[in-house]
Amino acid sequence: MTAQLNPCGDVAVLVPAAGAGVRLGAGGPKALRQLGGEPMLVHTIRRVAAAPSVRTIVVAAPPLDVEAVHALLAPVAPVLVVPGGAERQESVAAALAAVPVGPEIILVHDAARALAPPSLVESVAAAVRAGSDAVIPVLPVVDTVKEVDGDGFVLGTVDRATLRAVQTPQGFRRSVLAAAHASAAASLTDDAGLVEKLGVRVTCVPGHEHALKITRPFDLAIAELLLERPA
Ligand SMILES: Nc1ccn([C@@H]2O[C@H](COP(=O)(O)OP(=O)(O)OP(=O)(O)O)[C@@H](O)[C@H]2O)c(=O)n1
Ligand SMILES: C[C@](O)(CO)[C@H](O)COP(=O)(O)O
Repeated sequence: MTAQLNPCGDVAVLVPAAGAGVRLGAGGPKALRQLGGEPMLVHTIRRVAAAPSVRTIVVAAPPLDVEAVHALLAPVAPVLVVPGGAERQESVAAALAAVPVGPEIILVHDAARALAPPSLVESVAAAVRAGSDAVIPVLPVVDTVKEVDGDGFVLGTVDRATLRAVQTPQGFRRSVLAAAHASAAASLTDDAGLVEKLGVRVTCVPGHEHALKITRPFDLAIAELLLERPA
């Protein structure tokens, strides 16, 4: 069965959503936790599906919740749902394996970045379409950053001018992401890291403050406030 949005779209979006949400505290898998009266994943998929370039969405769900996630998202958008793995990287690999023939641009987008706007999906996809093999949205680091030792003593001050905080969606030419996952040795925290290991150049585009990752209770509180603000 196909699960297509825009049949003219050239983008598939993989949504790893199988994380436990340990840092958010007790309450079940993070992607299914409530945000503004709806599960976080509903907000994520609604925004991804509103991006005109998106043809296919594949969600990697907590293995025990695959059927429930499919039922939850059916009224939101046509999606494929696969069981995720024990690590984020395994979840992305499982979703990648389920992408049908067609889309040549693949984005990977955390369910936990539930308020990333459709315009960010489009800008990352556009940069891949324009010729980049790999694209990440980034924000400048606004705090002074120190390197410290294991005892909590400062070793030095890092030059933050060359540092960036990395968000999702991250975008890739399909063959590049497939090669990166096929040759992945260790588990990394993002897909661009796997691509870097292949020696592929990764392009940065401006990120968006609403694409914050909901990791701790404070992040969830910020996201609730953002939802209450008029567009
Ligand atoms: N085995 C895993 C682990 C994480 N993720 C997903 O990867 C994204 C980024 O992960 P993070 O925010 O760190 O989520 P958790 O792993 O759930 O967080 P924690 O480490 O606090 O448990 C999330 O959308 C999460 O659902 C996943 O699909 N499969
Ligand atoms: C992919 C990611 O969102 C980029 O910032 C992040 O690396 C994944 O989250 P984690 O909490 O570092 O596992």
